[in-house]
Amino acid sequence: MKQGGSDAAKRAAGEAAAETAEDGMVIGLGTGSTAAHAIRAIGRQVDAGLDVVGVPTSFQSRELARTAGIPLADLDEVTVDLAIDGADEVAGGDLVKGGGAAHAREKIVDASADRFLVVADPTKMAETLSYPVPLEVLPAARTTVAESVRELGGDPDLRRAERKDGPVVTDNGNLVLDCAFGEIADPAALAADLATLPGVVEHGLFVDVADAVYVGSEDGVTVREL
Ligand SMILES: O=C(CO)[C@H](O)[C@H](O)COP(=O)(O)O
Repeated sequence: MKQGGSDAAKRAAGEAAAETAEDGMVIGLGTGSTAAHAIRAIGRQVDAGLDVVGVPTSFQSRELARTAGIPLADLDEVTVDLAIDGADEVAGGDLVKGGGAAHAREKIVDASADRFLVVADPTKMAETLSYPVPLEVLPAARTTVAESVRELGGDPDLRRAERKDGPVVTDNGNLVLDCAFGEIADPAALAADLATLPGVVEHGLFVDVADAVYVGSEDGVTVREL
């Protein structure tokens, strides 16, 4: 995983994106260490009187948002004005997400938002996507999907849990195959192929979904509008 970015860089990106929150907004709350900085910053703004509702993208972001004091809603109750979420790799307007195995819910929330801000540190930025693409798969489809991924030229690897024997199980009760494809010359074409595989709940390619990328560093934040 590309987790080499400094916490200061992640914080700078997350906090700058959080500053775009406005009264009355419904805000999609991403998953991961960079999005967590945005959630904490929004929590501080809520403490100071900001009137927003958050839509979490994972168990983890729900817990953090609760602790931060952000009022919450489910996606089926609201429409999202602004989403702030991290990424494992960013190339142009395309992303690989799912390092936290939350990409299925993240994609629903991020894609539905009027404005989706990606928050990242410089280690996430690339010319061409090459980060292994996570596929959330129904447990019964693990082998058939892995076979299809090999036919597409990928190398699937069942994600294992670090502090438990056995695989990672997503918030939706599914498994994750991390699929290395080398350099992804045409993310839209690969995304279309992966979306057709029976048993794939969601893949981690986010093609042309983001509206801006906030890249933090120790010296500040660069905002790239897409
Ligand atoms: O997609 C994600 C979770 O599913 C995360 O946003 C992604 O893994 C980046 O995480 P971090 O900000 O901790 O580097």
